[in-house]
Amino acid sequence: MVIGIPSFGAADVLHPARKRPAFLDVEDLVYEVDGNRVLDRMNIHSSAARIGLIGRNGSGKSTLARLLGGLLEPSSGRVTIAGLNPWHDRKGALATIGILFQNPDRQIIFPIVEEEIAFGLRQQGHSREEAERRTGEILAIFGKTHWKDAPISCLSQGQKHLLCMMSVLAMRPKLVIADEPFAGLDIPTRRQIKRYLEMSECGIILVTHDLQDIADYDEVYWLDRGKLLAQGHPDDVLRCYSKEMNRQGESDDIAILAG
Ligand SMILES: Nc1ncnc2c1ncn2[C@@H]1O[C@H](COP(=O)(O)OP(=O)(O)OP(=O)(O)O)[C@@H](O)[C@H]1O
Repeated sequence: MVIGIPSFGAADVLHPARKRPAFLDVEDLVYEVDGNRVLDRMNIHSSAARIGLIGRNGSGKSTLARLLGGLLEPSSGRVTIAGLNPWHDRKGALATIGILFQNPDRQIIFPIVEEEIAFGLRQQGHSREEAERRTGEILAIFGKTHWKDAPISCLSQGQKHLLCMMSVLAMRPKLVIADEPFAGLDIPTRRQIKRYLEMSECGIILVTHDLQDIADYDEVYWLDRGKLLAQGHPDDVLRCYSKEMNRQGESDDIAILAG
């Protein structure tokens, strides 16, 4: 196992347009389940707009994503996003952070497209009329006005992914946390949905196993067994990661997968 890969100083190579004040602040973050430490004293301070999270199965990516989204309470330590604590300030988190999961069926609650998109907006406190207006607006932006009254059960998996993304973007988040949102999609669909997501002005934290997805991101964080192993510019981190994953792939040890 590679230990102690250095930080690659991404702050120096960030595209100027993507620089902004410190946005993501994670301090000594620990998450434990039944006495097992899933995340171990993680520290992240970043102003990057596009961040990739990589690591082997079970390394803690989804757990970190859920902690950042305020869906889990840290065992200890602190998460601050755009100045707010997403676990304690649920209203602020709802206004600031959008979350996309791997499986749209876990995200979708309502049977009809319009209801599904309007739900998040109503949760944010918008009036019924404003929710309707914004729902129409986001459908128009994505050229899907004809989906308004469509039963969601008639949408394909890729179309459901798009619906989830529209629902999240309609809420105008400052940050979207996406946990493998393109898994299982064919190549053109995943490219289109990724492009749509990146067209928005918001920051993105993307958990992925596909390194191409984040090759042009500002920063990449590599998690290994609940710890941050490396961070920096994708060119550097992804090169080291690929090399190490290929090396580990040569071995027959599936101990990590076995948990
Ligand atoms: N609620 C829980 N109860 C028990 N163990 C958990 C729980 N949540 C996470 N874990 C454990 O924490 C570790 C990290 O899980 P996590 O889902 O964050 O990994 P991951 O990097 O997202 O994996 P993958 O790439 O396979 O999705 C795993 O060993 C998992 O079994």
